[in-house]
Amino acid sequence: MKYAVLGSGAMGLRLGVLLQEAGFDVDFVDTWEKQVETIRSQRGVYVSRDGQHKRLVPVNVYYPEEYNGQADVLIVFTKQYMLADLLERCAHFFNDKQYALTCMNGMGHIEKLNQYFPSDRVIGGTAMIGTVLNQAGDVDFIGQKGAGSVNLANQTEQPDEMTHQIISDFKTAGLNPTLTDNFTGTLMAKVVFNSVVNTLCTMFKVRMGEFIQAPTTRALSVQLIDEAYDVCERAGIKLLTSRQEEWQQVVTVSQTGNPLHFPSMYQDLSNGRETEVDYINGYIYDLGKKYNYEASTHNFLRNLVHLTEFTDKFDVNGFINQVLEDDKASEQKAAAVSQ
Ligand SMILES: NC(=O)C1=CN([C@@H]2O[C@H](COP(=O)(O)OP(=O)(O)OC[C@H]3O[C@@H](n4cnc5c(N)ncnc54)[C@H](OP(=O)(O)O)[C@@H]3O)[C@@H](O)[C@H]2O)C=CC1
Ligand SMILES: CC(C)(CO)C(=O)C(=O)O
Repeated sequence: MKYAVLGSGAMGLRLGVLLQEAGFDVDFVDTWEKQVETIRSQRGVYVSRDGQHKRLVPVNVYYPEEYNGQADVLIVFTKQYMLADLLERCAHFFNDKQYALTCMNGMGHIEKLNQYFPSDRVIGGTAMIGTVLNQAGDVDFIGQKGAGSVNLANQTEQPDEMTHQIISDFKTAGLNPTLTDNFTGTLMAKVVFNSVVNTLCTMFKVRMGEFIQAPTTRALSVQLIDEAYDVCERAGIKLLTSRQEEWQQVVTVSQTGNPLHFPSMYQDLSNGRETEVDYINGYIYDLGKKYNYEASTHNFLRNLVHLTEFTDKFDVNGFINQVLEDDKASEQKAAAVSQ
């Protein structure tokens, strides 16, 4: 089976390199010029594990416009707000046999994929795998070899032969896949997880292992999980686990799965990029509104993250200088009037 990764950032490289090293044919496509040029000039991507044992892995990387490989499966991994542009630039090599598989965080991506791929060729899922792009061409796989897992579900909820082949390939690559027959519940379970872990770790700039140790983490998490579950119940979405199990997953994944990981939302913030909070906490809030339910904690958190996006970029010195200049101008004006 031939794979092409569309969006060869942190997670695209993680899945793609693991598949390639398991013997599968993988191409990488990306729109980020610095990434493509760096990988080409250094003849591969630098891969480390938990910051150790850095090695160069040769990969084939292309801009969308120059790619024409006819992959059987397209693995789509980009930020939610970058997806529409990426798909538009790749559309010329889509064919009517290809499957699109994605484990992106948040919600909103499936509708965009459906503009190019019918539901019987869309496999959605989630990845409990932490990965950090240190810089262009340099990726850090968080966790030991074999760490992490993915949940996959067909949009039709009816697995076919191709799906079983993909699951088998993912097993060979050590991605620990589980196939479910609950599409929306699978995706939303991760949205709930990220609405707690990504958002709170990002706000307070901590790693998952630090976050889970705080005495107040349980109370904060349970409140968010409860609100999200209230929304899903009203929307008729059956989640994969109970509320209690979801909290347990927050504990296990933070404590033992990815203690050293700064969630991807934090990585966005620290690189001065927009976060995906509108597709995570914002999605939960907006879905609740459709059923006359106010998930107000999620909305509050969404707005706090936007405030952090703003303040992190804020030019404090420029602001102080402007205030001082304004004060001086008013004093001069007042002095002129009184003369
Ligand atoms: N990382 C993780 O651990 C996980 C991520 N996910 C999800 O997977 C999807 C893809 O995320 P992910 O792989 O993390 O994102 P990427 O690493 O692909 O980052 C997305 C884009 O951000 C820009 N960028 C990335 N790193 C830098 C940098 N160091 N400096 C400047 N620009 C940079 C690039 O585009 P440009 O320059 O055009 O802005 C890049 O294409 C998301 O939905 C995410 O939530 C899911 C599970 C885990
Ligand atoms: C690795 C994990 C699961 C942490 O929440 C994630 O989804 C992310 O970093 O975005």
